[in-house]
Amino acid sequence: MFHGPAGRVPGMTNVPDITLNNGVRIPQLGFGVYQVPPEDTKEAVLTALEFGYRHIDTAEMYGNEQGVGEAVRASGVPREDVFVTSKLNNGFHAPADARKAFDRTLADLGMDYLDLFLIHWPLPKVGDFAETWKALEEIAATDRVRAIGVSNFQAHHLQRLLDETGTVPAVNQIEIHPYLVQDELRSFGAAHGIATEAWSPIAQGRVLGDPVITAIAERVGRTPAQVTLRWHLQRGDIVFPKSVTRARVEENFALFDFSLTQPDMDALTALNRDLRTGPDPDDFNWIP
Ligand SMILES: NC(=O)C1=CN([C@@H]2O[C@H](COP(=O)(O)OP(=O)(O)OC[C@H]3O[C@@H](n4cnc5c(N)ncnc54)[C@H](OP(=O)(O)O)[C@@H]3O)[C@@H](O)[C@H]2O)C=CC1
Ligand SMILES: O=C(O)C(=O)[C@@H](O)[C@H](O)C(=O)CO
Repeated sequence: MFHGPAGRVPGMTNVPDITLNNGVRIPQLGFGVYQVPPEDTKEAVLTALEFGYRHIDTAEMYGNEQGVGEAVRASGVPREDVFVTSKLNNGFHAPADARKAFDRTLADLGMDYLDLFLIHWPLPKVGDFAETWKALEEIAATDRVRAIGVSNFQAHHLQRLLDETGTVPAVNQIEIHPYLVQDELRSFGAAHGIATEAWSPIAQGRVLGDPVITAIAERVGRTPAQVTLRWHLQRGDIVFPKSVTRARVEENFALFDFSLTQPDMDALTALNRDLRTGPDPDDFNWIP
């Protein structure tokens, strides 16, 4: 049974929910596990659950779904209180493969349903992501997933799904941080009821030494990571910073007792330099 740190009541969090386009609610702040080694994942996710995170972002590609499932079970937090996202790996875009991959993800997590399942990358030169999406629509018609969405889709990829399929993705998970603010793609999503999730929200640490961010952090008495994560939240995006460092896991969750002024929000947004730290979705066709 899970015992939280002194003074913390397990299950009580102050994270707001975002309501997705099918009515499902997702905690706006979660915990990401990309690059968390499989053998460390149970411990990392247990730490996050202990501090109050109730949303975990994993993927078949990360090789650590098993550890996520083990942590949720060991935490004592009821399964229905944790929002779990996973993603279809790049080698399984053919519809029959996608259905099997989804079954494998549930088996590896040791769960009988997933909260959110995403196409991880559009892979424009591999198969046809609209056909893959139809396979996810079939899965969504069962009670084994609460919402489906996509990741790394550009507006023209989303437009194809809108034109050719019957389900509007609940989310689009894309790289966003102060050096890559993606306002056009975010607006496209908002106009069509697609919530935006921001991956690498602190650009894996690259933005934390920026003098604009450090100056604001110093003035408001917070860390650069907290200021950056707060910027995402005030923009309305969903975030899930990753850390295997206990103090940072706690720090990244302490975002709800301060706010940024509009000039500070604008100053972070003005740092945009359209800098991708990850692959360009239009050119990325990698199969692990
Ligand atoms: N859909 C997609 O294609 C992608 C999705 N993602 C998702 O987004 C999540 C977050 O993105 P990710 O790429 O992991 O990068 P993040 O922007 O969350 O940064 C993680 C890095 O920053 C460090 N860090 C975390 N918190 C702090 C802090 N408070 N102060 C200083 N350093 C800190 C971590 O170090 P340490 O762990 O050593 O503490 C780690 O090196 C992923 O885990 C994954 O779930 C990510 C990439 C692509
Ligand atoms: O972390 C993810 O979710 C990713 O998709 C990335 O790792 C991406 O595939 C990549 O950076 C590969 O080099």
